[in-house]
Amino acid sequence: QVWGSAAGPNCIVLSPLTIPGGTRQSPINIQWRDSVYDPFLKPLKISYDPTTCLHIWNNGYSFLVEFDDSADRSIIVGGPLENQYRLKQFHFHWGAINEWGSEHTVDSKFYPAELHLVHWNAVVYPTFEEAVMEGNGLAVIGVFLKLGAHHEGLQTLVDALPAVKHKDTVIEFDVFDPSCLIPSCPDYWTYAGSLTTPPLTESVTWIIKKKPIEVDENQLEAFRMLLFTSDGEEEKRMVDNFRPLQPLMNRTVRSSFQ
Ligand SMILES: NS(=O)(=O)c1ccc(-n2ccn(-c3ccc(F)cc3F)c2=O)cc1
Ligand SMILES: [Zn+2]
Repeated sequence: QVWGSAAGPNCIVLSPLTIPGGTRQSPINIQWRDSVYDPFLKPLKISYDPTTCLHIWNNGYSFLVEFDDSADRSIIVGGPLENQYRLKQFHFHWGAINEWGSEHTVDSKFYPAELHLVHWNAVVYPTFEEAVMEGNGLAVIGVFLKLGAHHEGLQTLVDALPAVKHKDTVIEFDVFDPSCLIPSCPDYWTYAGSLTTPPLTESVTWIIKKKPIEVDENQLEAFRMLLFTSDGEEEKRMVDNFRPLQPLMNRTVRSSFQ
């Protein structure tokens, strides 16, 4: 466990990394029957420019695919959002085995991995750094990964992973359209939450897609070959990089579907 105490599939512990006084921490369990359909939720509109892709970076927690966010070229708008948000990076969380790995759960079920596409409110805030500190600063799309068919779009990313095996390695990755990783089904849940790693700031509007994408075993294994450690250090496989579930407290999860 990178953040907080280890949480296997059957024990839900409150991570000591819940920030003191935190009232909207992430991740959470999404209890399907407790989510409330909101007919005023709009469809989420996603328009990414594949040439804004910059590089892949192993930051010692996950591997990040980072984007040029100096203009409104890769953006999302609609859904629960009042402004449009710019794509900054996407990354994944996964387990050592297929029984767990996602950060959010649905009816207490873990998926083997979860994709996060991180966007920031460049309409209201001048920089990402400032948006990270504000309640409406960030919007993260969560997509569950389930074991199944080979995912063609993901494979281009998987093929590049050996080059970022060690912490603090970066490689150029200059054309990639992350919308190929987002299910076409428009259904999502949304709730007010936080970053799931430090600084854990309560600045995220979460948009969790109901439908998972399918990836095959080799693709999940490729994630598990990455290392938390730098070249020359004793090797520690990058697995179980998900935060334990956090209390829902006084929050409602809304659904865009009935
Ligand atoms: N897993 S997640 O909730 O999607 C998530 C968790 C943590 C982060 N994160 C951690 C540090 N930063 C960060 C990076 C650059 C910066 F200028 C300020 C930051 F907070 C960040 O965006 C970003 C996303
Ligand atoms: Zn994440």
